Amino acid sequence: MRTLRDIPALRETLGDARRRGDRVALVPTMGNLHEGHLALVAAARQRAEVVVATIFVNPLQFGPGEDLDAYPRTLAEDQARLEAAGCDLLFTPDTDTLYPRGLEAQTRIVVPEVTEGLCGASRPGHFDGVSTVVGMLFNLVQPDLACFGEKDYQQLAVIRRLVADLHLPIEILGVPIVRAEDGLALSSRNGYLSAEQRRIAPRLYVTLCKLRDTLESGGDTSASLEHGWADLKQAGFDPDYLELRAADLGPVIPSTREAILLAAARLGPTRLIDNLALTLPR
Ligand SMILES: Nc1ncnc2c1ncn2[C@@H]1O[C@H](COP(=O)(O)OP(=O)(O)OP(=O)(O)O)[C@@H](O)[C@H]1O
Ligand SMILES: CC(C)(CO)[C@@H](O)C(=O)[O-]
Ligand code: BAL
Repeated sequence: MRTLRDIPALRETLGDARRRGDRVALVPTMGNLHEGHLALVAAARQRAEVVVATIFVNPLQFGPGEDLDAYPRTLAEDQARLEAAGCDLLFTPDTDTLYPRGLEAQTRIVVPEVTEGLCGASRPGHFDGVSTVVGMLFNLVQPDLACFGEKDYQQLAVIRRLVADLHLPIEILGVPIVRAEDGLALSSRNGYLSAEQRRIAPRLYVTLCKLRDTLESGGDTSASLEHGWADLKQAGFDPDYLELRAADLGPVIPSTREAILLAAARLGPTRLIDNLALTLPR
């Protein structure tokens, strides 16, 4: 696996692949890689001749007071994991390489509607930062396929919308959530949890599973969500949101069958997110 830090080298290397007619898959990450990220690489590996991963802790998507400085940076371990997973190319640029004029002067991509509510409400500007950097990576790599995790469900919806609205010829593949044995969705931020918080953390998934079972058997939505909220509080979480939406993140209407439960909750300073699909009864 080659590691590249600058844009001309990336363009030159990918130019060779494209001239060979190779299919190129992109896996964008912020590093500190775990089995969730490696599932994205495996999905890419199965579908393309050239797999490009990126590691970039994107300052444009962090709000004031968020964990930009604390975010774990583990490049040597990440390189070894990517290599073992069959990744061909790692692009890991500096901030100045992607944003040479600084963050304030950066042209941005703003995706409407699907960014409203959920994480878009609790992290203002976050999805503008995500869409801008992902749009930039799409332009630099020009992949045929890009893989994103369903753990960041709203992010995946935002990327699908961006690709549709800008008519980008890129297939977006959503990869199912990889969980620890106790159900906790793998996340780099799990590393912030104390031993006691790590013991509590799987209760987020347990709450979602309980809610799914209740709603699939016809339970009242608002009463069930209230119970779920209380369960999270009782477990020691500070819930941010707990919502039922249609699978496309639109509102649930009487004809909605395929739906999604989405939650974000803090355990101490750590913000965890999770989601679970369900089918509503007729
Ligand atoms: N448990 C998981 N299962 C599947 N995909 C995942 C999982 N965790 C992260 N991903 C996906 O990996 C990609 C890169 O995510 P990122 O580097 O932010 O990792 P993360 O573990 O989600 O970190 P964070 O704690 O910052 O949310 C995203 O598409 C994300 O949805
Ligand atoms: C897609 C992404 C790499 C953009 O910085 C990030 O939001 C992430 O890791 O999910
Ligand atoms: N995993 C999405 C990136 C973020 O939380 O900033």
